[in-house]
Amino acid sequence: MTVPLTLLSEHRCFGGTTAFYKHASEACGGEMRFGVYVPPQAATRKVPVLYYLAGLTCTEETFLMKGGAQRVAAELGLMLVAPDTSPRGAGFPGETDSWDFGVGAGFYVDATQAPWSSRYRMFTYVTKELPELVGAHLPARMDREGLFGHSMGGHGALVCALRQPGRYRSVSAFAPISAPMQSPWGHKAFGGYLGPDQEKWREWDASELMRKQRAPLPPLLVDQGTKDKFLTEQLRPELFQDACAAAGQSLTLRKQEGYDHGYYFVSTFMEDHLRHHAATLNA
Ligand SMILES: N[C@@H](CCC(=O)N[C@@H](CSC=O)C(=O)NCC(=O)O)C(=O)O
Repeated sequence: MTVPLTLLSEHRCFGGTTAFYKHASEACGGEMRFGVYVPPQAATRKVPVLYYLAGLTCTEETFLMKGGAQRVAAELGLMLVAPDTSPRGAGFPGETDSWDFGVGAGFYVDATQAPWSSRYRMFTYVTKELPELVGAHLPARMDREGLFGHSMGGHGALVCALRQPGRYRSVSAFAPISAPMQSPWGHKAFGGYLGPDQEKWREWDASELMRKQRAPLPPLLVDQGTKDKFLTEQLRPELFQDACAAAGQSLTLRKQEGYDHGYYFVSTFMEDHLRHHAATLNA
């Protein structure tokens, strides 16, 4: 049975529509929300779909309000799908105590530790349940999926692609957390969601997965600001760059001089990323 979507708001935008929906989620055991941009081309044909995974503290609205993506997505005929960053309202102890764990910080993993394992299953949500809903309700070409994201979501995009070789035709990231096993954010999230056994963490760490990958991903584009306050302690792109070199993975890592971590940086390079995705999604 197809799960119904409830339309929360709808806005005309660059000849297409930006809209927000909520729905019952089996993966996350409650209500989830997502945003979508449907470009004008979708009035007459199905269009490729590009998922964007946002970072810590973000919601389904952040990217569509601050990313500056819709004008170019309208030109390129790309549907943009932006899920929320975690379940909300589960009521677990500590769920809202900090901004880098729990609500707004699902890390796109399937938690294995109680109580998180009953609701915090963001990997299954963004790779299975949400695409099924998109395919059922929206004019999306489900044989042409791309994936990108920012920070926690940049890492989520890399991990989702690495865990499903061949699934996504295009992948990119803005300032991703590149090796969470080597970062305080990663230790906090993985310890809480996956438990103390660090061997289990390797299955959710982009640099660890890259070192073990058997089939290359599509050429990767990563942008990183040089004035990003999280760069040296949390993001560590050089570790992912080393892993790509060891695996023979094509990676374009661009150091953007003077840019910080926020959406002024993300929106500046959004057009480059959309064109990177369109080159394969529209081929
Ligand atoms: N509250 C924090 C800052 C949180 C933050 O910078 N979040 C980033 C993602 S960080 C990694 O995933 C973000 O995208 N924020 C949304 C925005 O609109 O900028 C602090 O106090 O430092």
